Amino acid sequence: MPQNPEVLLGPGDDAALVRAPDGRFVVTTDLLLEGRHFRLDWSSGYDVGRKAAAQNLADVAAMGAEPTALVVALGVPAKTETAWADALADGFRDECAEVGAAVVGGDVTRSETVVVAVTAFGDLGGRAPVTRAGARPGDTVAVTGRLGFAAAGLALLAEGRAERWRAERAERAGEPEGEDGLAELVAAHRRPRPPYACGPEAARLGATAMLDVSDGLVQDLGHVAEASGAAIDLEPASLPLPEVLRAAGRLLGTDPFDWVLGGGEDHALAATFPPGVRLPPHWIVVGRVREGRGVSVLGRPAPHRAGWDHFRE
Ligand SMILES: Nc1ncnc2c1ncn2[C@@H]1O[C@H](COP(=O)(O)OP(=O)(O)O)[C@@H](O)[C@H]1O
Ligand SMILES: Cc1ncc(C[n+]2csc(CCOP(=O)(O)OP(=O)(O)O)c2C)c(N)n1
Ligand SMILES: [Mg+2]
Ligand SMILES: [Mg+2]
Ligand SMILES: [Mg+2]
Repeated sequence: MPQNPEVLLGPGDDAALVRAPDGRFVVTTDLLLEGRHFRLDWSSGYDVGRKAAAQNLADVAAMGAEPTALVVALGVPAKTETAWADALADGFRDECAEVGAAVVGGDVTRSETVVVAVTAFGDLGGRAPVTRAGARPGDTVAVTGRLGFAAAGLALLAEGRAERWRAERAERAGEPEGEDGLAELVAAHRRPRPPYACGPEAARLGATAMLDVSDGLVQDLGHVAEASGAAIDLEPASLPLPEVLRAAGRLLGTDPFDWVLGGGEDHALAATFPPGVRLPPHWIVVGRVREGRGVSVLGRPAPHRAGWDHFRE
């Protein structure tokens, strides 16, 4: 993939030069810490690179913008192998290639643990940004992308189940049905696959509000409700519950809807659209905006937790 045409210079000089075609640019930053966002025994350097890029690129897409460039600041312990850092850079490169963006600079320092700080830039192509504040009573709430996969994968890793399967599978000739599916959940934790193109698509369809689901659907829709001064009724029955999530739920004794409604890190996109907008089939209508405040989960109990809280867990 050739470098993004808006990158006029970089990396390699004191700073990069990135064009902002319409005179404005979108900018966002997210910090990822070893132990909090990833574990070195659960994710490779390549995985961490892909995840760190994805988390930031998804925020650009969630504004309705096309990502153009990233800068990456890295802290690593002295013992870190060069191969690990090279793999991290490869992960960044490959995730950026998904959207035609490029890493245009960064910084490296020694640190006690691995720290990855990313800043991403994007271009709205002349469109208005799709904020969290534009949802209006009567709007439709829709989501696209996976929900609950990364949270289920994390739960499998935390329970030590993923490791056990790998060992068991290595001992067996044939792979029992379903194991590959569960590996898909662990992969989802390691490498989220945000539906990047759906961000600008939603903007073109007239989305009134949008965000990426990083912390949990109920919690993140709560941000839309609050910013918009409206209430959201969520009807989870309309959400698909893939068999692989059911299987992981049975295995761990967890209600898989808890992952779908309260699990983050898949970076699905959730958006609101004016009534009457015809949505492509990959946008699943999951609720409606009404007057009031907060998010109500209709037809089933609210999830065990609405989303991730950095100061609680
Ligand atoms: N320390 C901070 N200083 C200034 N703004 C912040 C800080 N932390 C978060 N924000 C802003 O708050 C908003 C929500 O951030 P966050 O909850 O991290 O969501 P996300 O990264 O998924 O978009 C963003 O606009 C972000 O820039
Ligand atoms: C080792 C480990 N433990 C727990 C988690 C779960 N987790 C960590 S941060 C987070 C929420 C998303 O990260 P955040 O920094 O809040 O991103 P943002 O919302 O700013 O995009 C979740 C679900 C994880 N990814 N890895
Ligand atoms: Mg953030
Ligand atoms: Mg976000
Ligand atoms: Mg968060």
